[in-house]
Amino acid sequence: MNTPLTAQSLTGLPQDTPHDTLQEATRIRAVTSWILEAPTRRKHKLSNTSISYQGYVFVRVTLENGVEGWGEASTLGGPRWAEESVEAIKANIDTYLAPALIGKPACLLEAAAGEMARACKRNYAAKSALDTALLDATGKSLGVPAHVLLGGARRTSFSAIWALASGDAAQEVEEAQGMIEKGWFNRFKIKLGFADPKTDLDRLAALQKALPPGTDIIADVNQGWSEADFIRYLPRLADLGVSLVEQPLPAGQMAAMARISARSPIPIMMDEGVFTLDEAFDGCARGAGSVLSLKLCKHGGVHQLKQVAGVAQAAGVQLYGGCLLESSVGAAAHLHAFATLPALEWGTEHFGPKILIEDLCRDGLRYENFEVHLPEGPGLGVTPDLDLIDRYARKD
Ligand SMILES: O=C(O)C[C@H]1C=CC(=O)O1
Ligand SMILES: [Mn+2]
Repeated sequence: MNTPLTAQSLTGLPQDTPHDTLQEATRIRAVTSWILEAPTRRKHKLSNTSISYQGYVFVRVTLENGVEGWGEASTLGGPRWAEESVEAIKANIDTYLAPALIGKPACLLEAAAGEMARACKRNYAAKSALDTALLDATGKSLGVPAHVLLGGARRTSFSAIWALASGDAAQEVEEAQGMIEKGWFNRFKIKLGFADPKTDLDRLAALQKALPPGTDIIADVNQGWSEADFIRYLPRLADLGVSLVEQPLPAGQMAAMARISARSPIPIMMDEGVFTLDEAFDGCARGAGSVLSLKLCKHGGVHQLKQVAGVAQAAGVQLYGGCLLESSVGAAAHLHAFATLPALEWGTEHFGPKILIEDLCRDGLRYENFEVHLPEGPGLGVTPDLDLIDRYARKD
């Protein structure tokens, strides 16, 4: 039984609302979704795909009190990084998830997540877009930042990591140096796994040589190697001073991930192998990595992300703030959740707003002193740019 809160007692709730409870005021009246294709500054190459524009599904929820909340689901190259394509995300939002939420109070975030779980298996990116939109709308209705609804921020800025993924060593060196000069990023993640390991490691060596001594370099293989590749090239990775190796083996190979973690002097990070709470428990209990990358599109929403983080923490596994090239809407949602965690030892990559030719918000995230800053203001604290949404929305 939910005890109704008195709307008039809550800061920021419109005083002229005809509804007398927060639950009435925040009932979901409508959900609208768009597929967006936003160009990136350069080609972004992974072991299993290469993109020159990033695919998003933006969602807007409109509440009975007139407040609008925004959320975003991101994909890389259609259903290649994970099984959800933008087309599937939009179809499942429009056909199954939105109807399960219409008429329900947005402020009951856990109950809404339950409704979505009943309406649809997996489809975590689609669910996280809606979950984020409800969080944004509830925060705006109450006049509080989203992190307050998640327990409150323990930090307001995050050490930021930039991803290098053109495959061209000279371009990557220049790009990394440019990021340092701008004061945006001084830690880097390089994508491996799309050329043969030796060629990839030569690129990494060129980068390591050109950057200031001690620069943090992380390698993300995106499932591109076998256990044998890893064993063979581990000494070279260690010689090059790589600080972390992300998901070198296929997602399902938890036992092999545990074997390589046990022999590696470099920490291994689980990414594509851990979407669900069960997978987090399995991977952490088996020692399939000593670091875990958190992403809303994998875990399906802010509360599930925090549960995954709790499992990792219980197992002594460190946390990394992952991304899937979200614009400032999705990136802000991540930062609000990350801000509330007891620890986020590895900082966050959330570089999406800076790799887009145009970020999709009017007042996007602030990058300064090699940190990305938690937005202030009610809800997510960022404002989607409607003109840009219209410009990049798929029209067919
Ligand atoms: O981490 C991934 O696997 C996906 C994505 C996020 C950043 C990036 O460069 O690729
Ligand atoms: Mn990854």
